[in-house]
Amino acid sequence: MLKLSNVSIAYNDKVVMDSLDLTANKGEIIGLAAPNGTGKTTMFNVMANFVKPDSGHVFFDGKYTYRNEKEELHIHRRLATFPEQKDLFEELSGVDHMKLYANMWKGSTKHVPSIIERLHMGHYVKRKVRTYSLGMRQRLCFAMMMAADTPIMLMDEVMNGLDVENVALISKCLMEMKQHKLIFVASHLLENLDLYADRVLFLKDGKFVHEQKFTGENEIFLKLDVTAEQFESIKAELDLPAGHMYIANYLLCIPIGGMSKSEQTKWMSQMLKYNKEMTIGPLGTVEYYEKYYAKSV
Ligand SMILES: Nc1ncnc2c1ncn2[C@@H]1O[C@H](COP(=O)(O)OP(=O)(O)OP(=O)(O)O)[C@@H](O)[C@H]1O
Repeated sequence: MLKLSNVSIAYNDKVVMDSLDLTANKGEIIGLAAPNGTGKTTMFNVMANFVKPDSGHVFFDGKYTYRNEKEELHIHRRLATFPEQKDLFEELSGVDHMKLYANMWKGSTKHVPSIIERLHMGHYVKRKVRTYSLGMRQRLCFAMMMAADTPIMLMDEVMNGLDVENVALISKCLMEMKQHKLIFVASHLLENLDLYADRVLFLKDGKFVHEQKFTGENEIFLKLDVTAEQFESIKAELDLPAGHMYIANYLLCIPIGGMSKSEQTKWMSQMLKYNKEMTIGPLGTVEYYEKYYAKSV
């Protein structure tokens, strides 16, 4: 449905996308995780042709790219980007905004009332935007995307400024919507990404340094907190298995998925003297994030 092929872009000497390839399909929510200033917005801007890459192409449905105005129009009929709060019209109401997006992409506003109900916006949506709080504005931005109802959605900072209840509501809506769509979500709410994303891409120095899938095929680790000194003595004392990690100067992860039960038990009992609280499971988005970015924090 969407393909990045060898896409590169740099600003001065800062490489933001470095020969990136990616294939993304209908029915997927793809999370994008990276610290501020890494290139998430730039990647969306390239996908939407708001910014031209230095090299490479973005393909849609295997054939369309941004070769001319006709192709751009064709793609933009199927792709919407998350509006920024600063682009809302203060003197228009929430419904006006939703109708604008509905008309622009879907050619009908019939579905708008059901979105207002789904997002619990009935009590404010007819008021002018200038009277809205930050969270109300953000929910409106999401409602506009639902009104556009495009097959491809690029959602930058979708959860910004939302309280816990609204983060849960929008997460649920994303899961309900994804069946016939391809949705990209750039977010700093990492645990929240685990909830609804089918995979999370970690962008660093212009490359995807890791792709985390939530399909149950992930490596299983024995995980425990140890200090740097403890880690040094563990390394000196034991032959840690290949693929072990020491993340962000606190978390030791020992891959135990391929081991026999007795070997697993051996590692657990050996670790007991360092920390009795250990967990077994795959690494979550937060842990991978710390693995790749902890040093730059
Ligand atoms: N038009 C531009 N001119 C020069 N540099 C730019 C331009 N746009 C982006 N950059 C630089 O490219 C890098 C990536 O920026 P981008 O906004 O894509 O990051 P981001 O991951 O979306 O960050 P955030 O989480 O803060 O939104 C930054 O170093 C930024 O300063």
